Amino acid sequence: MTELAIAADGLRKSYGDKTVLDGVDLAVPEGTIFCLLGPNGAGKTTAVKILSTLISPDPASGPIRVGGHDLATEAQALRAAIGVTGQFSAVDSLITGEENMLLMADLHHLSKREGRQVTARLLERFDLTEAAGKPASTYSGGMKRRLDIAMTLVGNPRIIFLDEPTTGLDPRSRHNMWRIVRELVSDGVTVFLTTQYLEEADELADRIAVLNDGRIAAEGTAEELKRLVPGGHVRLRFTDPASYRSAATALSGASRDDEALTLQLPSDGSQRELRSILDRLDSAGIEADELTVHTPDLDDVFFALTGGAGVPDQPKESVR
Ligand SMILES: Nc1ncnc2c1ncn2[C@@H]1O[C@H](COP(=O)(O)OP(=O)(O)OP(=O)(O)O)[C@@H](O)[C@H]1O
Repeated sequence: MTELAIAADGLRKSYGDKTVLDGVDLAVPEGTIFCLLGPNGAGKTTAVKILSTLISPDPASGPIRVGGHDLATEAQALRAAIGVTGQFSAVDSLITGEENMLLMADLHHLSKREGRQVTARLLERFDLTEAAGKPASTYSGGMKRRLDIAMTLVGNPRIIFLDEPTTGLDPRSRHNMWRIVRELVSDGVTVFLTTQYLEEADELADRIAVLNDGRIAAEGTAEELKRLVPGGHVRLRFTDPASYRSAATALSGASRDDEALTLQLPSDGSQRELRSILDRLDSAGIEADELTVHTPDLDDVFFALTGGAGVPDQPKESVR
């Protein structure tokens, strides 16, 4: 069975009478990308800070384990297993990229030789060799983020927390960062990512949890989350007008586009619903020329789950 890299049971955090995290359960398998998605102020950074031991959870929280270490009793070992980058960058702008890396190597007690080797390797990997001798203050946003991750990797962490790693980056730098994250995971690292970008979660995450009002409003793969909200449909296209008309009769409730010879049926895209549609066509002896399944995108999910309304009902007109 896969071990959990991160396991939290009833994670709680309040500031005075303001509850920021109100019983959050997390289970992140090793070697996967987990994404915590939520609007501004939802508590994402707070969760990262707690899991990386920067702040303490409330005493009422249940047990928290990261990298197999108990947060309450093995904080030192836990810290040795993780790397954190994000909104609170570790980059010192006044010194060069290379000096930043060597400083990190010192902090990890690497020998001078080892430190130089690791630094050269990581600067190369993150495309920073040319800029290595320049002060980090001259780096672009994307370069600073890359340096930040390179510095985190000096300690060879098995679990990396990336708090909004692409906020403010242009599309090219953002894609670059996605490639880096994928590479980390292919090396067996576990990535805990927070983001406000739904596209980023969709691109990268094995599992996504939507945080709203201090609680996980929904959790699953991007596809599972998309099925939670209405807006999904199946579209059937015909080339033969007679088949189109027979299908429209067989599939009552479908909306018609007589010009394009297409029918559209509300559907959650599940196998069961698709089978039901195909069965109805089969019994009428009709074959569609094209069948496409449209699921809502993560934007729909985000608005539905973080708007205060909770998970909406499934569409009433679903095919049975
Ligand atoms: N030290 C603190 N004292 C009081 N309130 C705090 C403190 N730190 C965070 N908060 C509050 O906790 C809530 C969650 O903050 P947090 O930074 O975790 O949100 P976030 O989801 O990361 O938001 P963003 O996307 O804007 O970074 C906010 O309302 C914030 O004002």
